[in-house]
Amino acid sequence: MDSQLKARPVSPLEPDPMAGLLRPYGWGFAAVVLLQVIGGIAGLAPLLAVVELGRALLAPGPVDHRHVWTVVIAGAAGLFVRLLFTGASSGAGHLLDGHVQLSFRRRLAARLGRVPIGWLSRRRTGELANVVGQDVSAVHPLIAHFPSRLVTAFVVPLVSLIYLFTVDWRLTLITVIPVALAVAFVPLMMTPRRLREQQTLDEGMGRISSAAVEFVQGIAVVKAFGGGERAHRAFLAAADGFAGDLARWARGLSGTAAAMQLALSPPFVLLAVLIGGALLITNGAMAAADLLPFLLLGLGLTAPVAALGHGFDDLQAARRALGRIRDVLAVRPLPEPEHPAAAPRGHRIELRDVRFAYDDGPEALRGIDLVLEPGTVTAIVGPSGSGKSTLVQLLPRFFDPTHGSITLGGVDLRHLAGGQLHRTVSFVFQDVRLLRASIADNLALAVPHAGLDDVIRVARLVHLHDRIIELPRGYETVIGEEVKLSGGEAQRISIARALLADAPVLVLDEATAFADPRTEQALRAALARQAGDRTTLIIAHRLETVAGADTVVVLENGLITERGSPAELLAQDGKFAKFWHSHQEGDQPR
Ligand SMILES: Nc1ncnc2c1ncn2[C@@H]1O[C@H](COP(=O)(O)OP(=O)(O)OP(=O)(O)O)[C@@H](O)[C@H]1O
Repeated sequence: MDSQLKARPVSPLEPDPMAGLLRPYGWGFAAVVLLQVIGGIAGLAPLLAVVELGRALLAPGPVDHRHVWTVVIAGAAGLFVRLLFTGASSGAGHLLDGHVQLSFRRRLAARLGRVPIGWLSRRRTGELANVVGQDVSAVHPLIAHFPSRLVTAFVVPLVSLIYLFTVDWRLTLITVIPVALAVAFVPLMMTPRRLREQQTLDEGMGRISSAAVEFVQGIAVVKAFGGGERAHRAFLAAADGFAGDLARWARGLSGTAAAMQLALSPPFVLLAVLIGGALLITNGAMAAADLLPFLLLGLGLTAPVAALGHGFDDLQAARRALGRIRDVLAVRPLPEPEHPAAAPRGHRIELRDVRFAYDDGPEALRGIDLVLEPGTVTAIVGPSGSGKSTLVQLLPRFFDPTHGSITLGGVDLRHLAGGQLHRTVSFVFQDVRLLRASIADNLALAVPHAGLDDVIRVARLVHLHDRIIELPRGYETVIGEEVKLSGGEAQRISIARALLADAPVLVLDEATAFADPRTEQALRAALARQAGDRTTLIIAHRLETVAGADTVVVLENGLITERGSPAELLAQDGKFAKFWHSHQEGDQPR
């Protein structure tokens, strides 16, 4: 299983996926932050009003009523502005969030619609569903809540600090001592060693998830073969490893974290303010009433450092999610021709020096030259891993060759419009996917306008008609909801689908298609019907199929080592002859 989409920590050294993906929404985000900043600063007005009231009322001499009321009204107005702007910011943030999520999902859907089918079929459905669902949702805290956190954490303390400076710069310096202490601890939490521990922890969590998924997925097999303990082992090892990593991480951080918490705690801040204030007041360097703003606003100054911790988790989660979204968006789509070539002339297929490698792996096909003539059946035989499935999957363009070309009726597959290719090539491969739709719709997937007569005709060919009409809603029965089909039945549906498509090129894997005798019978009947003009490529596992083929190709280690009619190859007494004799002795398919 490809691990590209597995949960993986975003290394601090990687380019930040957040910047790239969110750049187009920068202005919107800036507007949300600006509204929040105005609201946050206005929100200080009530506090400052209380301070000002305290000073006005405590000052010696008569109370200036006008001044007092002005202060009260200013405080109330500030509160109103704060409500208005933070409300607007929150509303705009949520709108922007909805817009970003919708656009991410649209981009993902568009990209998933264009990635190679082979890339999709190698992935668990859940894996991609998580990217489109949960990972996109993970931007919500970032867009909808981060601005308010940012303002509470940085803008409000900054404005408070400026105000306090105007009141008494000496006590201001004393008030920021706890914050300075806490900030001094931050680098200790971000040393390369701590970051490595954090990364190990993330990786450990990834290992636990994978081990748990593997364990749950394989549970039936494990139970049947009594290997429960062995299967647990990977999960237990991952969990034990994680517990060790967690302890190391916690040990490394606990001292610093505790010291930081102490420095930021309200009693410590108040203590600093009170000691500093008492010294200044008793020395006659500051009026007693001036202590009030420090007591009220001083506690808020610690918010930025505390917020560093709080917002960090959400931020990290969003970064990881955006990293996975970026990975999907970065999958190279199969190029669609801008100006599709003219329709192919006939359906002769020609492979010229075709090479193919999965990702960065070794070449699975190492130079295949092969011509498939219309009206002929070509059978591929070869040991496991020789590249048979890879070869046949190139015809419906699950992937493009990494080198060389495949032409259909003289036109390179890459120059054909997708629809044209799929009308021409139909296939029956291992991974039978049925839709949660009616049986008729499933059968007519490639030919949506097919009449019921045609649907019934192919269902009869694969011996499914009787089974279908026994169902309460017959051909309208929804697969997966009203009826659960057996594996063999599902395969017969996929064969019937290919038959109904009646494409001039048929590519199939016999091992899968012949899962049960009825399916085998159905397929043989179908193959027999193709005596006409159809081009057929089949991964053959049975002597009967091989004997009936016009051409047999022996594939070994990504290369064609023998080719010819069955009789010619038998006469050569090479690999094919060995395959033939071993099957004759066993008389059983693999
Ligand atoms: N999705 C994949 N990702 C990476 N490598 C792959 C993938 N599928 C196949 N391979 C590799 O490509 C080579 C050819 O595999 P392929 O499945 O085409 O052989 P095969 O002849 O069809 O085997 P079998 O008869 O067992 O199905 C093998 O080395 C295999 O490990």
